[in-house]
Amino acid sequence: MELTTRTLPQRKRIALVAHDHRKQALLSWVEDNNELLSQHKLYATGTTGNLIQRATGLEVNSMLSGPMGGDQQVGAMIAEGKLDMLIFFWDPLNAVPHDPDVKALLRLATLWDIPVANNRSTADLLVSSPLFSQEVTVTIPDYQRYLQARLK
Ligand SMILES: O=C(CO)COP(=O)(O)O
Repeated sequence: MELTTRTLPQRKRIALVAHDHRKQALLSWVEDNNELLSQHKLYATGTTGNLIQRATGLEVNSMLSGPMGGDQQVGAMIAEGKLDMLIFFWDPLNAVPHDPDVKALLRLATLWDIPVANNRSTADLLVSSPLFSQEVTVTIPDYQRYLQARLK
């Protein structure tokens, strides 16, 4: 796979997602980091985003609810380079009906090399990094070369 780079902007487009048993943990984390997060642009799956907006007053662009396609919408935005970070508190103790969508979202976040936090300690490390509010260069698949090679 040929690679290229992409620059994540200073003001990051951050997706916030939590499964039901992890929503309180994510809400607490967002409340504790309200000031920092308000300097970035927030996206979320449907229920998570509405709960965050209601509890914190932060502006959140909410997709569909996860089981209704929200994970897929977030994944598509990552593939298109329209999101720069994913905070996804997924539930390690309970199955969800849309497990394939969850796997697909995590897969795309890995493929497109955006920073991902799946728990509070990693989320804390991400927001305390100086890079959180700076441009960051990441390494991504070179899609044009990928396509050209397949069309030969
Ligand atoms: O199911 C989710 C992530 O997989 C989250 O969806 P909601 O934010 O709508 O609960």
